[in-house]
Amino acid sequence: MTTSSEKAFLVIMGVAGCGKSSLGSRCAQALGVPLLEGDDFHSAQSVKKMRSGVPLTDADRHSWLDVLAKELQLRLSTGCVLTCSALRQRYRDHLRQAVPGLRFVFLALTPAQARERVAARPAHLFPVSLVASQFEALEDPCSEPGVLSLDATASLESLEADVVRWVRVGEPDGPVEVAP
Ligand SMILES: Nc1ncnc2c1ncn2[C@@H]1O[C@H](COP(=O)(O)OP(=O)(O)OP(=O)(O)O)[C@@H](O)[C@H]1O
Ligand SMILES: O=C(O)[C@H](O)[C@@H](O)[C@H](O)[C@H](O)CO
Repeated sequence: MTTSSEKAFLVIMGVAGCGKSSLGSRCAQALGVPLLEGDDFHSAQSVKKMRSGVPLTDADRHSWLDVLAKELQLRLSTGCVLTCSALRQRYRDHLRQAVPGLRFVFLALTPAQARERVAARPAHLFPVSLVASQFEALEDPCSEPGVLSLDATASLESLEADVVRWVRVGEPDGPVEVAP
């Protein structure tokens, strides 16, 4: 349970287009903690790769996660909501090392739904051709502790309410599934 003296520390995770930024900004505001946009911390080289349709490698993501881990540690006294794809378990563990007990909200959607959303924002750095590679990298976090799995196609209002309730009211042991 998160008490008023204990600040919320959350990562909103999932593949490109799942709604991390949209939900992250709402949750940060609702929980009264700063928002960290993970995409703002990719190296110029990684951004160039994604723009040209080349998926990031573990090595690309390792240096990015190092930066994000440091940014999380700078916010230990305030808490924060971080948006970060965090596709593999080892990436999530990297962030957990920075903030023990860090929680993850997983926005789940199908490849077709992700493609549709990414295709609808052509000016964005992430091309639709890379969506399949996101699902190839994705390791389902649901068996890990401190994970809330939500249907990314639910309304932002209901997703925000689910997250705030989870943070404020607490969680049973293990992952929590909330129906849309
Ligand atoms: N719950 C939702 N219902 C309907 N549309 C949504 C929802 N969440 C996000 N969207 C829309 O889906 C698109 C992708 O959302 P958003 O940019 O928040 O995703 P993201 O995971 O941060 O993407 P990326 O990591 O690629 O930047 C946007 O057009 C957004 O308006
Ligand atoms: O791990 C990754 O491959 C990246 O973080 C991507 O998920 C993008 O940054 C993001 O989705 C951009 O739209």
